[in-house]
Amino acid sequence: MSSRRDPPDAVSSHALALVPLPLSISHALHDQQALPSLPTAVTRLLELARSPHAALSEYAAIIESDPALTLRLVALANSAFYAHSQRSVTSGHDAIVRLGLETTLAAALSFGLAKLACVSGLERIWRRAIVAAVAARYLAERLCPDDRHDVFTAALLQDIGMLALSALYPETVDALYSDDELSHAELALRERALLDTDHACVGAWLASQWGVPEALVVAIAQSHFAPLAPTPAEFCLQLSGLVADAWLAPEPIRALQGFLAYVASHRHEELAFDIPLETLLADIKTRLPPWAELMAITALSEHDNERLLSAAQQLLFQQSLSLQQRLHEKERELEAWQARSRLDALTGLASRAYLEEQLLEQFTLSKAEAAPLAIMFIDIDHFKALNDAYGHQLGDSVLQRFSEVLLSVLPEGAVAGRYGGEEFLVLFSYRRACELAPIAQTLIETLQHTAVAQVEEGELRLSVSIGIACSEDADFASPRELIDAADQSMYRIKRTGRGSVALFESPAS
Ligand SMILES: Nc1nc2c(ncn2[C@@H]2O[C@H](COP(=O)(O)OP(=O)(O)OP(=O)(O)O)[C@@H](O)[C@H]2O)c(=O)[nH]1
Repeated sequence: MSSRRDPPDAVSSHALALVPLPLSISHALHDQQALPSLPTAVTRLLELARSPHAALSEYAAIIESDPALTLRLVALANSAFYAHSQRSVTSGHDAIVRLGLETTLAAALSFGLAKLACVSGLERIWRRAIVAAVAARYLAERLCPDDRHDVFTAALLQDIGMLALSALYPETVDALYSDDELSHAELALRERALLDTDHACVGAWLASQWGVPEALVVAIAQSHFAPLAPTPAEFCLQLSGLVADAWLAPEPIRALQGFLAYVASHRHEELAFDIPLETLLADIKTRLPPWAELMAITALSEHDNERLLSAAQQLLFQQSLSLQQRLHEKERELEAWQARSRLDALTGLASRAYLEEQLLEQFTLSKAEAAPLAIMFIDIDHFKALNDAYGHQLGDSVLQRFSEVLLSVLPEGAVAGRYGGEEFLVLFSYRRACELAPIAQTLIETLQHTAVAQVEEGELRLSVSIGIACSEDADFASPRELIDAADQSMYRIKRTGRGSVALFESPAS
């Protein structure tokens, strides 16, 4: 949004091109004498604002020509929010100096519109506009400080179309407008169904007739669509509407959920928003009274504020509970998944992935501590033949039985796992190859005496070929090289008849 100001004709034509209204409605708007019109002083201020060289004294003169407006602006300038314990101001001129020109204009415009809303019996619309404007400015101060005045005014004006539609079609829209349950997005949808346009488009039309700057006309037109990639100013405007919906709804939770969902769905750098909801609502609450007073609307009661804050607390509590619950579920899922992925599904030994992870850890440790790390590579002999003769299912149960036997002969601390189909790997930290040889021998002998399955021909026994390698055997650069060394030793046994053990022999030795 920019504060660029075009001459009135250009404003109307450009803005209206953006906001096509059904012909019947634009004719009615043109013809209708009873349409809302601004107090003279406010119209003159808007005209003056389009002149680049207007002096402060000219603004002051217009404001002071309207005693009610002067009183309101002086009251706003002396309110706790703007006074900051400075001396009281007593004139329209001093009020402009303290409030700044943009705020003065926004306040004057709001005041004019507030009078219109009260006359047409739509005070509720106006209360929403005030909350939205204060919220929009609060958000813009944090996300796009340069746009804060325009965002404030756009939020304030976003619902002026409701005044016009209510003047034109009271039977059609007044029932809608008094429905506290409807959010403004829902309201805009209902209006579209009934009138083929919505109050945002009509509001933009009206604003352009009043000579409101073009950027604001466009912002009003877009105030109830949620652009896919909003600018920070559009983002603030959208959020301000949701805050206002929450403030006025009998059940604020739904609107607050909408607010949080909108924030979450636009969480990226430019729109990074880390003000806790409770803080935001409490801050907005302290800013509201001077504006409510300026607009001469019934102050938003303590009761409303309390209800809103307690809804926010309840919502955040529910959210953090369900978040925690989801986190716990995820943690449990993760733990279960990790446990599953560490185990080989068939044998219950370590999986290959876990073996590799452990080997890397132990290999690194053995290097750091210059301590030995020995591994044993075991391959069941003629397993293909066993599968072919007795079937895969029996092969599976043999692998399970073999794993039990393997575990029964291993010392404590050894990590045993299935490396591939009928290949197994065992890791022994702080042990040398010579210490593993007797363990391997025990395994071979135990298998010679253990039936791993019962088949037609009698008991089935297994023979295995085992290769052993130790980190001290050579200057192994990686765990992979250590495994290859053990694998090579095992293959020496395969080539020379199977059913035995071989220690790695370094080519250098
Ligand atoms: N039942 C079963 N068989 C498997 C599994 N994984 C791999 N195999 C089989 O194991 C066999 C391995 O065969 P080879 O690599 O030729 O080895 P081998 O028959 O033991 O011969 P050598 O190693 O030379 O003694 C193949 O037939 C694979 O299908 C498994 O999980 N279950």
